[in-house]
Order: sequence, then structure tokens, then C-alpha cells
Amino acid sequence: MSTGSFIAVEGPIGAGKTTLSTMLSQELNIPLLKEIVEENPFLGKFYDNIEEWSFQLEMFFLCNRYKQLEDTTTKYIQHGQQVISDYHIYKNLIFAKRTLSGVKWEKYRQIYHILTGDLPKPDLIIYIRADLQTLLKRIKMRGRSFEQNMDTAYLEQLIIDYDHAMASLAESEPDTKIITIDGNQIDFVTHREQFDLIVSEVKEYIQ
Ligand SMILES: Nc1ncnc2c1ncn2[C@@H]1O[C@H](COP(=O)(O)OP(=O)(O)OP(=O)(O)O)[C@@H](O)[C@H]1O
Ligand SMILES: Nc1nc(=O)c2ncn([C@H]3C[C@H](O)[C@@H](CO)O3)c2[nH]1
Repeated sequence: MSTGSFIAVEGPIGAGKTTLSTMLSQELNIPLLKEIVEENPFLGKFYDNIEEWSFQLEMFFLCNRYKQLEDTTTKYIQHGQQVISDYHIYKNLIFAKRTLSGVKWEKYRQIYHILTGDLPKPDLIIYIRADLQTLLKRIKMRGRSFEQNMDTAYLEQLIIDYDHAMASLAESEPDTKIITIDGNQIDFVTHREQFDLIVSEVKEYIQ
């Protein structure tokens, strides 16, 4: 695998992962691996009652992402082709650690390690950080009905969890380059020059 062949965009809910990865995919002509959201049968139920639906939801995300990454490996990564994804498989653990507890967390954790142990790891992570106000504004603007009553404490906690997770990845996977973007300040959607700066930084790494 050549350096920088697998790029993942990460960040908490509404940070702009899908937006940025789609823009980068078009700009750099790299195939995009996009998370399935609308077809997820558990998301609406989950936001209504997290405790009741968390195990089903986390397993659904895990199995879906496993299948997607397995297919992506066969189609692109094994052939040394670049690919950009709007998530890192590690996000399963970030969320599940927060939504599961006791025996369910322990079972999930074991299954996670069994399933993901031999999956490819990104060479480059673009981490979009954003504060609660920015995320709430974007979630509202995007307007997915099931997200509108999201508990702000849940989102606030996820922001912290993401920071810890990225620090932990930087330590456990020192070969993975992490580019951190301040999503509160950098508006790559309406300011072309800010997007161009991100593109140059990514290009520096992948070429
Ligand atoms: N830098 C930005 N400036 C302004 N609006 C943005 C920016 N990035 C994303 N948005 C808008 O914010 C909303 C959320 O963005 P997006 O769907 O890309 O987030 P996400 O991180 O992929 O979310 P999720 O975690 O739910 O998958 C969208 O309406 C998008 O157009
Ligand atoms: N609990 C939980 N676990 C995950 O692995 C996960 N991945 C994404 N999401 C939620 C965030 C957005 O609402 C929506 C789209 O990203 O789905 C998740 N929720």
C-alpha cells in the first residue's frame, strides 16, 4: 500500500465529514466511501430511547462498516488505489463506549476487535473539531427529523470523547498522519480559499 492511499474524515455528529469528504473526493478524483444513514432502521428509535436501542444500533453500524471496508479493501486498497471515507472504523468504539455498559459493552467490545482486527487502517485522518454551538447549528440546518431532539449532553460528551479518541489513536498508531481542522473557524463550504488550503495539505501527504 502506498503512503496516504486510505484517507478517513472524522469528527463528531454534524462536524462536516460527509461534506468535506465529498468535496475532497471530487477535487482529488478519489473514490468516496460514504456511510449509510437514511436506510438505518434503528437511528430514529435510538434517539427516542438510547438505552433500549443502543445494542442493536451499534451492531448495525459495526456490521455495515465491516462489510463496506471489506468491499473497499478488495476493490481499491488491495490494488494500491486511493480511497476516501467519511468515517474511521474506530468511531464504532467511540460511540459504543458511551451508549453501552456492563455485559453488552463487553460483548460488543470483543466482537469489535474480532471483526476489525484485520481491516485496513487509514494512512491519513482529517479530524474536524467543532464546539457544541457549531454542531447544534449544523444539525438543525441539515434538518434530519430524528436528530432534532438530540440530548445536548450526549453531543457535548461525544465532543470530548472524540478528542480523547484522536489523542489515543495518535499514540497507538504513530504512522497515521492526523490533520486537525478547526471546524468553528474554517468554513470550507463557503470560502473556496479555505478549502484549497485543506486540499494542499492533503496533497502534500498523499503524493
Ligand atoms: N464548514 C461548514 N460550514 C458551514 N456548513 C457546513 C460546514 N460543514 C458542513 N456544513 C453543513 O452542516 C451540515 C452537517 O454536515 P455533514 O452532513 O457533512 O456532517 P457529518 O459530520 O457528515 O454528520 P454526521 O456525523 O451526522 O454524519 C450540513 O447541512 C452541511 O451542509
Ligand atoms: N450511536 C451511534 N453509533 C455510531 O457508531 C454512529 N455512527 C453514526 N451515528 C449517528 C450520528 C448521526 O446522527 C448519524 C449519522 O452519522 O448516525 C452513530 N450513532
